[in-house]
This record gives sequence, structure tokens and C-alpha cells, in this order.
Amino acid sequence: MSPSTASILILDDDDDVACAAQLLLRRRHARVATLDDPRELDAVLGEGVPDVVLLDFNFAPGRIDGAEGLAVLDRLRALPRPPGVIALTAYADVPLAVEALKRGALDFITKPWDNDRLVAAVDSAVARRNASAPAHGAAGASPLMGESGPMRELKALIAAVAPTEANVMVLGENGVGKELVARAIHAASGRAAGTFLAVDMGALPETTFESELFGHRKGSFTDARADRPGRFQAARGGTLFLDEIGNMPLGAQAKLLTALERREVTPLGADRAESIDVRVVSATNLEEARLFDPAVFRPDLLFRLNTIVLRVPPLRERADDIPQLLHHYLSLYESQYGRPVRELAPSAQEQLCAWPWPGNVRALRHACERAAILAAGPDYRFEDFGLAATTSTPVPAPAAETPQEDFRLGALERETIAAALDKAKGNISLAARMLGLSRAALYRKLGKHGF
Ligand SMILES: Nc1ncnc2c1ncn2[C@@H]1O[C@H](COP(=O)(O)OP(=O)(O)OP(=O)(O)O)[C@@H](O)[C@H]1O
Repeated sequence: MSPSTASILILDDDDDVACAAQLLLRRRHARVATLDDPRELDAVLGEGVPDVVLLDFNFAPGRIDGAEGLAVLDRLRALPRPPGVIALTAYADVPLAVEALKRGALDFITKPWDNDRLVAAVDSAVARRNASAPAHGAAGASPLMGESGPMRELKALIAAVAPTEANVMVLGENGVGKELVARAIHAASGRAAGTFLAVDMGALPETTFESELFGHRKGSFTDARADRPGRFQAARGGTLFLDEIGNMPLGAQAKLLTALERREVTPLGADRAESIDVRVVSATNLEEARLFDPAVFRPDLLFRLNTIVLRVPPLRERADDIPQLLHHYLSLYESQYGRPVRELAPSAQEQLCAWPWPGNVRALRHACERAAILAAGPDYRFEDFGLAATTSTPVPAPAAETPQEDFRLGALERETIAAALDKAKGNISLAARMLGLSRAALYRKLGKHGF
């Protein structure tokens, strides 16, 4: 795999730590720089904002309160297009990790780290950045747009369920806005002042599942060199968004079920359980027929998670929302890239409204970014959106599954992925963008199709 072109900055005053992380990450990312003094940050930012910053929280000798790191985090988050920040701390300190997440960090890693975990956290931050997701702190989330009938119904349901503590399951295709819905529920709930923490359940290796979600105590396994809080503890008082829940192995499902039933978790190596105080919102793009298949998903876990089910309709079923989304994202990228303000030619708008958008709003957003950067004429034309090249075969709406259709769709999907990889010259991030998928979702599909 060729390294990604993402730029990563490691901000840590311990040279050994910074070099170790740099060596590790350079295998996957071409541009990995280190910086040992936050006072030099402005000079670095002057040359370009990195995609991801790994941020230590204590620089002056003897400091362990993390105040320096939090100040840098605030500074980074105030940038017009902030980088994804992963907090690094030698002190496995739940309040500090929670504070960092509240202030917009995407994730936190305790030192000494587990290499796979660090790589996965950085990959995930790069993928989010590539997906041009809005800044992921509560402060930066973009509003859920759309005034079509289905979207108005969805917003009314969100308003009704948000103030309750009910577990909500959000269903919908890739890129349709499930995470935005989860954020909207959190923002309108009594937990809005708490943390919103998203966990990609499909990307958690089964071997580290418990330690990631429930935490561990120092010495509980070979690499457990310090206590570490899990995601359930980090989201205490807030909302835990369990994304891609349909991709969890059955063994992991059993562990999650036990935690939700007992409303407590036991960190690995601990002798006492800790009560949990999180509202759980989950999401999956699995078709409902698959979700209700006990061989895929435990019915008892489903029952725990889906007290309320919200279905986010695909964009092709709410074409009335397309003009608003186009105008929003075109002007966002015009101002972000300092590009001239252009009108959308009426014929282009018509074609874009008729487009099936297999990658949904995420794909629309990427298409707008492309158009804002590349358009050269007096107004936007359909060709500026690069759609014909990325999806020449519109994906049909999901129909009742038969083995025959399954096979045809599978073949179509494989071909489409192969074409995107070819066009992106093997660059996974770029291919994922073309396909309107998250990087993690593309990886899973690569595995599924045996690439
Ligand atoms: N209704 C909407 N209004 C504005 N932006 C939206 C809307 N829906 C989705 N988006 C944008 O589209 C992108 C994808 O949204 P999101 O990550 O919420 O989708 P998802 O369904 O969770 O995706 P996946 O299935 O890949 O996890 C984000 O950049 C988001 O801001």
C-alpha cells in the first residue's frame, strides 16, 4: 500500500516518544513531522495546517495537569479548518481525556501506547479529515440540513426522542447523515454539556475490544503499562455513539450486551465493576433484513439498542433537499478555498437533482468540494462535479434480496471499487472519497472482496 499523503504532526517534548511515533506512522503516511515546543506551533501552522496532530499535554518539567496541552488544543480548534487532534498523555487520567474530548479532540491515547491502537486512531482521524467531516468537537458539528417531507419527519422524531434517555438506533446507507443525526440527538438532550464520543465498532479488533470499551488496569496484560479508561468511562455523563454496529463480531456483541444489561463495566484487571452513565446511540448501514438475522446480530442486543429506531432516508428519496445541500456546500468550499462565487447553471442543478447519489450526502459534499476547486467557467456545470467519472453505473435502490441479485450487486460493487482504486492509483483515501465511503468502510469492503 502506498503511504497516504496526509500530513501528521507529533507535538511532544520527549524526543524518544516523538521519534518512535514518527517511525511507526511513516510506514503509512508520507508526511510525519515532529515538534517539541508548542511555542513554535505558529511557525509550523504558517506553512500549512496538518491533517492530524498527536498532542502531548504536558511540556514543562513536572507538569501533569495537562493545561498546556488543552491550551494548544483550543488554539488548534480555533483554526478555520482545524486538524483532527489525538490527545497523548502519559497520565491515564480520565478527567483530562474527557476534557480533551469535550474541547474537540477526536480521540485519546495513553503512553506507552499500543502500536496497532495508535495506527488505527491516526488512520481514523485521517479518514474523517478526508471525508471533510465537520470539526468533530461538539462545537463544530454542522447542522442537519434538509426541509423535504422525510427530513422534516426525521427532525420531528429527533426532537421527540432527544430529551428522553431511550437508546436510539440510526439506520441508513453510507454517508446519509447517521452521525449527524446522533449528534443532533445529543445536542438536543439533557446531556448536551457532556461528551459526544463516537466509536467505530467495526474497526475495533476483537482482541482489544474489552480494553478499548471498558478500560484496563496496569499489568492486566503484557502491554498494559498504565491504567487506561475505556470509551464508556470517557463518555460518562454524555452520549456514546456506537457506529458501524452491524460489523461487530458475535463475541464482541455478547460483551457489549452484558455491559448494557448490567449498566456497568469491569475494566480488564480490575476487581470491581464501575457503573456507566452514558446514553447509547448506535448506527449501522446494514439492511434491516440482515440486522434481524440472528447469525449476524444477536436479537437480545438488538432489543437493547433499538428502543427507538430512526431511519435516515437515502438522498435519492429526498431530492428536494439537494438544491439546499448543493448551495450550502458550494459556498462553504468557495469561501474555504478562496474561490470565486459562482451560480449553479439550471441544467446542472436539474441533473444533480436527478442523480441517484449512491454515496449520499457525503458524496454530494465531495462533489461540491471538487467543483468549487476545479470549476473554471462563469457558472457550475454538471461536469465540474466529476460524477460521471466516479459512478458511471448508478446503484439501484436496495431491493428484496435473492441470491441472484446479491451476486450481481456484489460483482457491481467489486467492479466499482476496482475502478476507483485504479483511478486513485491505489490511494485508499482518495478511492474512499470517490466512492463516498469512509476509509474504514472501504477497508472492510476490500477484505470482503478479497483485494
Ligand atoms: N442532512 C445533512 N445536512 C448537512 N450535511 C450532511 C447531512 N447529512 C450528511 N451530511 C454530511 O455528509 C457527510 C457524511 O455524514 P455522516 O458521517 O453523518 O454520515 P453517516 O451516515 O454516518 O456515514 P457512514 O455510513 O459512512 O458512517 C458529513 O460530512 C456530513 O456533514
